[in-house]
Amino acid sequence: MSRSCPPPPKNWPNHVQYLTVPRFHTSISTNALSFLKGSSIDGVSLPPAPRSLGAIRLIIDPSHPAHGQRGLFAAKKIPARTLIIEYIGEVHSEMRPTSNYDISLHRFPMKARFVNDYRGIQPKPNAEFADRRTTGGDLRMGIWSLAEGIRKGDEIVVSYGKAWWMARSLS
Ligand SMILES: C[S@@+](CC[C@H](N)C(=O)[O-])C[C@H]1O[C@@H](n2cnc3c(N)ncnc32)[C@H](O)[C@@H]1O
Repeated sequence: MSRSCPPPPKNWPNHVQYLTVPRFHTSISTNALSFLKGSSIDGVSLPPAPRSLGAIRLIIDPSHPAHGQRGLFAAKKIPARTLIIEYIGEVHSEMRPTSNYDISLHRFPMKARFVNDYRGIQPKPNAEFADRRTTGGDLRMGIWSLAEGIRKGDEIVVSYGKAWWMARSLS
């Protein structure tokens, strides 16, 4: 039986491949792969992220610092400490210093690709990156709401961290 891949969400850019499960690059060692993939015994019973909480929007407000790009917005009220979306992409362990989309998964350098940093947009972040093991045991990065939850229509913003911005201002 073949499982069909769901279509990309609205406003997904044509030039970016849409993945629903991580892809593992050849730079990942066998040890790292077995740690990342785990086993069903390691799994915790967390539900998968629903596709409906975040909506990708083109940012048309000229005063927004990421004007002309995309952002992720709350499609409905998001309760506190809720998994909003999984950061799915290519997991790799070689350096990719020019990528603006890499995050570190348990120190294995390695998407919710459209989540902007809060600076210049909101006074503080309303979401954060955090990893968890799925029921199948795989280690996955996700974006979770913080303690105050997120109102419908608000942009979902995290902190990339000072080091992320410093690295870019120096380059
Ligand atoms: C992970 S992407 C976020 C999604 C991006 N807006 C897009 O449409 O692909 C990171 C890039 O978004 C932009 N960005 C995110 N937060 C920003 C902010 N607070 N101020 C200015 N640009 C921001 C920067 O261009 C950064 O390199």
